[in-house]
Amino acid sequence: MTVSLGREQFHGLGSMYCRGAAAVILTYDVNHRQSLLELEDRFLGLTETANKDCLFAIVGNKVDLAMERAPDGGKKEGEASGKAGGSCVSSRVPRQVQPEDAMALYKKILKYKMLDEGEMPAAERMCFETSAKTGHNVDLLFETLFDLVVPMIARQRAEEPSQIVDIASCKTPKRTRSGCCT
Ligand SMILES: Nc1nc2c(ncn2[C@@H]2O[C@H](COP(=O)(O)OP(=O)(O)OP(=O)(O)O)[C@@H](O)[C@H]2O)c(=O)[nH]1
Repeated sequence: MTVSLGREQFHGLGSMYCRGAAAVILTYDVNHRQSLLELEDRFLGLTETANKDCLFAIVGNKVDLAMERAPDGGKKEGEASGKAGGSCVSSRVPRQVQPEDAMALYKKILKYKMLDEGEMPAAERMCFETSAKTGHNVDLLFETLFDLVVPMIARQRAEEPSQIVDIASCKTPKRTRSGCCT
């Protein structure tokens, strides 16, 4: 199961939804620094019930609204981060979260979860910038997660003791002489 944590009114349900999750998508808004901080402060604790080797994807959404800062400190008007779609010219705001901030949080999460960084996918692979509005990187996000999660689940199933009972191999218990019908 893959879980995405979002709005405040669903906080109470978060840990329930995370139970047994193979992957958790933590989503913030690239234009609101506070939304990234909240992932750590408020949402991370809800993932306690996820699988112990659960994957984490950090997703910065609303990249279509982000206005990049030019190297001289000025603003590059009309240029969305991550090439989020040239036709989208809605009013842009200076982005407040950089990809490096998300990658730092990813590494922090691995530490917090006591997961071995060497055994988990790299931060560069698990941090995305998306636009739900233009669809930018949305397919990439889910395809990446499926590519990682499906073999993981298959491996876990193969390692688990089989839940199937072979009825044919079950022997009928011998009747004893002490039985009343013998
Ligand atoms: N421009 C833009 N708007 C978006 C994007 N994703 C969601 N929105 C808009 O943001 C608003 C909130 O979206 P929701 O889907 O309710 O998401 P949420 O997790 O509750 O997000 P917030 O209320 O923004 O914290 C809606 O008006 C959406 O249309 C995006 O990628 N780009």
